Amino acid sequence: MEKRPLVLLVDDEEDLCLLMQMSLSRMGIDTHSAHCLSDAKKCLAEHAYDACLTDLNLPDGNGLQLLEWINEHGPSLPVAVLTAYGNMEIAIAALKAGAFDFVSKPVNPKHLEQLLQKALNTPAEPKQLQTDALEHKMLIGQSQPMQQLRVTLKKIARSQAPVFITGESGTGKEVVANLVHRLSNRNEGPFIAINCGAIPTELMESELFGHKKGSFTGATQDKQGLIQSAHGGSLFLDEIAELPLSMQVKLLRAVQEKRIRPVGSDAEIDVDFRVISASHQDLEALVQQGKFRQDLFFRIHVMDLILPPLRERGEDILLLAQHFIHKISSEWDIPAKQLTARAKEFLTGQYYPGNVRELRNIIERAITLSDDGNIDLPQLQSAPQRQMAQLFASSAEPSLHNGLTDPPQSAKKLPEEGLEIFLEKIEKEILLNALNLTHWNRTVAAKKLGMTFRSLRYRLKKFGLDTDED
Ligand SMILES: Nc1ncnc2c1ncn2[C@@H]1O[C@H](COP(=O)(O)OP(=O)(O)OP(=O)(O)O)[C@@H](O)[C@H]1O
Repeated sequence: MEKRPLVLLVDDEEDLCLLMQMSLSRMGIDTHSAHCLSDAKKCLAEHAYDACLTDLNLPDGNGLQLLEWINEHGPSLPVAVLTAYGNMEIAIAALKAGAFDFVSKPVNPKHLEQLLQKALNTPAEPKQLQTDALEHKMLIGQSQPMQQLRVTLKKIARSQAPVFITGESGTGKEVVANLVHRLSNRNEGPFIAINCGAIPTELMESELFGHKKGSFTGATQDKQGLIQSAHGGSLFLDEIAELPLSMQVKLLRAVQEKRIRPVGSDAEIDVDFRVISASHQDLEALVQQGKFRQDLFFRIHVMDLILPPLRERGEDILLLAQHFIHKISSEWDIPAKQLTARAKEFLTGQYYPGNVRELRNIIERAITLSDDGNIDLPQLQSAPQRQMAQLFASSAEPSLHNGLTDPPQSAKKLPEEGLEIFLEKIEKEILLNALNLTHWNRTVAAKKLGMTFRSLRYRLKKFGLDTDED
């Protein structure tokens, strides 16, 4: 017969322990109860538990002290804390201190059951080889910041705490969010990724929360929202700063109560999901400016992951370039090409405002352009870069070569189309880069380019890139 799991319940309210004991027993879980901190430590020293559920207020201490003690003596034991209803601050402090999850009092038996199922599913030691293989396959990079990120990732993946990922566009926030999910005990559930900036405001509530048939014009049938689709898994809210304030209130409620109400419905639906969110914006600054709710910020910002820009992960550039060469070649079913020494030098010297995504695009274009087995400088440089290089070469000092002086570079190396057109081409490419990087958000693009919105719009009009009449 399979051994029943054993859970330690720590609460000074004996009746509550008894109640929880009864509902857990129905789930096939055995329990021991301790009513103070010292009894709890004694139990933990004498028995091997599969999980621990502790109240925060204990007669001789508190649940956070117990959590600290467990972190020192048996760090692999999942510990969940019981918190007074609505006391989010303390629940968040517990998650930050390493609690697996929390459950609000009065305890909802359904939540307790979901929480313990997750806790008991968490292997004491993650299957090292399996997780390492997954991580190395999905997340390329050996630089110091990436190694640090891997350590934090593993710790984070084992808890249920909300994770907030910051980093410039294209640094790999979605890759990391997906990895947090895949390494967690929710990995058999769905991973639902939503780009909050891409959903039109008027459709947002129905997209996130779902709707009932007939709740508005066009709602011809019931629709399940994206939050409900994440039930049992993880919900990735990319560009969360783009959520309008009205939606932030609704999201806060969903995250806090784990319940949603579809548009036009009277009934609420229980949803069990872990929130992973990301933004390239400074959310704290947005809170100061009143553009992002502080309570939601605290709720989603329990665990932090910071993705540095690619230019600060120097040694990863070539690793990533090789990774993309192999990946793309195998997708296109062609032999992998080699980077020449000049190509490697070029790649490591770039600034990469679009980070890993930009590097991938450069490699993809280079593979397309290369006619032989190599990738060299001409295939990596963009058209303006090539023209610029030619221009600089033409204005260089005559060099000594084999003891002879090279003939001076002639005017044919100057841009054939004339300086104005040449510079306009470069300007247009930079504007397009900035717009692509910011998903065509002209305000952000103007900021990135260090110019006013008005000046950007003027230039876009000049190149026929702006059809906006306002
Ligand atoms: N460390 C990495 N290893 C392998 N591929 C990566 C890595 N980082 C990013 N990528 C790849 O780079 C591209 C961009 O990554 P991703 O979409 O995760 O970035 P992001 O930070 O979420 O971007 P955005 O803010 O624009 O949504 C994807 O093709 C992704 O697979």
